[in-house]
Amino acid sequence: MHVHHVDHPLLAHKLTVLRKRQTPSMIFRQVTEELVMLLAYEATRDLAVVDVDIETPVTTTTGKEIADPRPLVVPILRAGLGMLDGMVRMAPTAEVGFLGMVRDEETLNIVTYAERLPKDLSGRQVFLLDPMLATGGTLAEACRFLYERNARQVSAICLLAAPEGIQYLQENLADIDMNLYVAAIDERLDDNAYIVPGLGDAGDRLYGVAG
Ligand SMILES: O=P(O)(O)OC[C@H]1O[C@H](OP(=O)(O)OP(=O)(O)O)[C@H](O)[C@@H]1O
Ligand SMILES: O=c1cc[nH]c(=O)[nH]1
Ligand SMILES: [Mg+2]
Repeated sequence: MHVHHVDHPLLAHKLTVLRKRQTPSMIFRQVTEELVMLLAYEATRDLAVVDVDIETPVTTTTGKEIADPRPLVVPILRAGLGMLDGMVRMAPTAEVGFLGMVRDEETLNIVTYAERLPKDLSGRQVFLLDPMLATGGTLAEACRFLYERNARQVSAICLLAAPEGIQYLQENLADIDMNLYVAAIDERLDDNAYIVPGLGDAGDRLYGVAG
């Protein structure tokens, strides 16, 4: 797995807004979208494009368009949904699929409760969206799903990662071509597998559930 820690003052500033306990859901959602747009710029650097002949008001020229098969964007519900609008604003021709996954807070086992993806992902570049990479269990499960359907490449875009989760993915997804784009790598996980210092429960904060 290739880890891309995207270090940029705008990302750092916006992440600090998310980390603050008092940031309300409305601002949390807005800033999450902004962060995703900045991360998407990095994560799409090797997006496949093709030459296209076009007419400008002045002459004809050759431009670039996102190639077929179109990239697939997959938010992992619930928290990943907060990243979808920012991503599709940057990659408007992308197709969108969905995975619903929740980790059991007691056992940390991953439960997949929804799946709406194309059956065959041959040749597709897939962008997985999930703000939090904690133990890595959720992302590992999601990646396996995509590679079983022959995805060509998977790039996960996360806001925060714990070192334990990165190590888990490196050990458990060693056989697959995968990228991780992340705005910050935090210190550690706490006893409940929450990221420290982190930002709390991303899903609860996006959707106004009192913590
Ligand atoms: O790396 P892991 O230890 O697997 O934890 C990370 C997962 O936990 C959060 O989702 P959660 O299970 O809380 O579901 P939610 O999005 O519905 O809140 C988060 O959005 C990730 O999907
Ligand atoms: O810190 C964490 C860990 C998992 N899921 C979250 O939303 N936050
Ligand atoms: Mg949650």
